Amino acid sequence: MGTQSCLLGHCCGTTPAFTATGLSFIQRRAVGSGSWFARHRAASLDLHGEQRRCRRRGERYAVPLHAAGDRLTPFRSTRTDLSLYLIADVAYVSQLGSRQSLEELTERALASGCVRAVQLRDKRSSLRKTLELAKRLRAVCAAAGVPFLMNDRLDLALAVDADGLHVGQEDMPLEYVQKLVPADWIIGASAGSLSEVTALKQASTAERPIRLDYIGCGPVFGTQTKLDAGAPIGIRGLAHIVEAVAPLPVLAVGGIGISNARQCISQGKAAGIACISAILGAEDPRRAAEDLDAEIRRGRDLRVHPGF
Ligand SMILES: Cc1ncc(COP(=O)(O)OP(=O)(O)O)c(N)n1
Ligand SMILES: Cc1ncsc1CCOP(=O)(O)O
Repeated sequence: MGTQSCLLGHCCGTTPAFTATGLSFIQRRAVGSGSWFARHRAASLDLHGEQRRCRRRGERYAVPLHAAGDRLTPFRSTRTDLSLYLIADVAYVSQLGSRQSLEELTERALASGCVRAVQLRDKRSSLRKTLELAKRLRAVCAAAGVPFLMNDRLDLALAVDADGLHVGQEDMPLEYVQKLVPADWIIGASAGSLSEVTALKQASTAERPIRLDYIGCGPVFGTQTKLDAGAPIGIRGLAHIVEAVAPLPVLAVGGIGISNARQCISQGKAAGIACISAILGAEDPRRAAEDLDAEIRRGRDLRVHPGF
């Protein structure tokens, strides 16, 4: 049981009863009383309005990661579509030996209108080099109206006015990340096992709730792109994590391509897919993004009409 539910149970001398809305009766009382929880619950329903109000009051803006005991609550509503998420990996493109730069390949993928977010992943370059690349890639994303996120590097993300940050289990902990980032950033974290999900949940307490927009879950399949990714968890492993973090959206990552994207959505119940090689390694990144998007939509249809 999470810290927060222990506290609630203790305060009231009873175990919190979870309702269809995901709120315990204690929390529903709090909602009614205009408390901290009411503000933050409202925030997940009315993101921009609440942000403005919080800013006016000079307050930070956050939503509990597990507002109802051990559940993860999305920061913003699942209306934020991250269904096709491109990880723009510097090392992958340089090893491709492509005549086109990472920015050009990304621009071609974005021309599809199907890529919903781009993350810059640069594990090897100097800080200065990554900074310059981040500025260029951010401009490419801004021109396409697509959010630009940084992998790992909060300092660079802040420096280039990124739209968000993705952190892994070895990166800056989320409780520190959220002290430093603007309220409207998209924040994602990695989890490849149930114990990593537990670690995320335990970091969020009633006193210091953590906000999160999505979980990147993998490697679902074998990948040559991240050599330290660990053993593939498969569609069943993905589905277990989706269930454990619901209602937080999960992006399947690792070895995702045209042959398995549909299954990640229909059977794995992922909200989307994140990929490197399937887009950046394709002859035509625009076409690859369009084809992946079509598979994502077929996966959604299969959830609704299983015999389809
Ligand atoms: C969308 C998404 N999901 C997972 C990862 C992996 O992140 P991490 O565990 O921090 O590993 P590195 O990418 O830093 O090697 C990701 N980058 N994006
Ligand atoms: C970043 C990352 N995280 C887990 S696997 C992976 C690599 C994804 O690359 P690809 O889509 O080429 O398998």
